[in-house]
Amino acid sequence: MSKIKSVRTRVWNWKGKTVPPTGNFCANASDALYDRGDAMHSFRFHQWLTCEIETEDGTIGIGNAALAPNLVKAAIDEYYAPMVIGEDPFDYAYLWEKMYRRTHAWGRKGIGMTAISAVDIAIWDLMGKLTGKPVFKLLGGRTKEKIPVYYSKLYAASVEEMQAEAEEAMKNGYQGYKTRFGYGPKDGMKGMRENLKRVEAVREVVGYDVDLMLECYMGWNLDYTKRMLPKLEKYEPRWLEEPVIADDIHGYAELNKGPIPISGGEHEFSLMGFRQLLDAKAVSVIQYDTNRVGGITAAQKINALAEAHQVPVIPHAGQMHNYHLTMANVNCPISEYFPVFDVEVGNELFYYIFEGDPDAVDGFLDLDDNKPGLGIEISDKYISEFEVTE
Ligand SMILES: O=C(O)C(=O)C[C@@H](O)CO
Ligand SMILES: [Mg+2]
Repeated sequence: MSKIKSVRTRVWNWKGKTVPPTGNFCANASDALYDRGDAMHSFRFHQWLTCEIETEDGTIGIGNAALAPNLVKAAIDEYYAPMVIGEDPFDYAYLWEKMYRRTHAWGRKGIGMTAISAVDIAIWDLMGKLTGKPVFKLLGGRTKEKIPVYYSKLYAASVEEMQAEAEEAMKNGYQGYKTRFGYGPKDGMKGMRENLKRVEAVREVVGYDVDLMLECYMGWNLDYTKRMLPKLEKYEPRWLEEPVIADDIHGYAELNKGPIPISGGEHEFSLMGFRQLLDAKAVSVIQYDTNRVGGITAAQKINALAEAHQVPVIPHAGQMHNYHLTMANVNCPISEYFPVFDVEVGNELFYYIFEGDPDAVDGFLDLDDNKPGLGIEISDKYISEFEVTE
């Protein structure tokens, strides 16, 4: 048995070229403020955290997180790393509880849980590498020949630009497409028309034989969403995502009574958080992100809970930790997929840090049965474009 010897955290600050922000690009929670300022601010991720955990035999497991990387790094360095050093990585459930319970006063949501997630993901990668098996084989194995994926971009732009992007994406035959609303409550009736025009325009291109997902990124409120839902029905959305802020569970529950499924959970943390969402029937689709929710250990428990409630789990973000869980769980029907692009909001930044992420081909992706662990390594291909803090 090889014990954990060290934990190395690095923050990757992207210094390379970025796509400049545009107005009304994507609604978000800050839209409720009188000073709109930089509309992209609250969902721009131009930094990433990597967490490498090494065992005595020199094997290295890799975890990562995207939320507030400098703070998450400090939390791991100061609190969580000492809790796992000297331990057996195969005691992962004990290690998870140790991290969760010893920091419970401040760590159970947000920065703390994101840090636990990065450590836990690294431990699972390590367990895969130590056993010579891909992580999905440790989680239950292959439940699908391949993973169907939906194209996730289509930020609000001119109708012509959005239709051109959808047409281009269609060439890869995705199983669904997610678009973002650019307008919200403070844009009034005119903004509603602009929103509806774009949904209609995207449907015009992708047709009605594939799923269309609609993302609000918490930029609406209850009243506005109640007015929008009947107007959206004719476009047959697969779901309406995060219409209101993550804490408004009652709002989600009220909206989720209607014919359009409401999705959420991208900003929820831990098994208990998801129990609350499920008890309240607040969401029809669960979208945890493994690198926020408590890692693979927590995600597997949420998967079981969601399955018992017959609520599908479709994790936020197309990253390996999410793909492995999706492959191993029958209640995870499809994955989100971020197309490879120049760095924009930052969703695509992980492509510049890691190598090994699978490409979507004809609307599906696959995981390699013979690649141990998560199947990604840290790459130095773009290292000159980053300032890395250690
Ligand atoms: O992909 C999502 O679901 C997100 O919420 C990502 C974020 O960039 C907003 O589009
Ligand atoms: Mg989302």
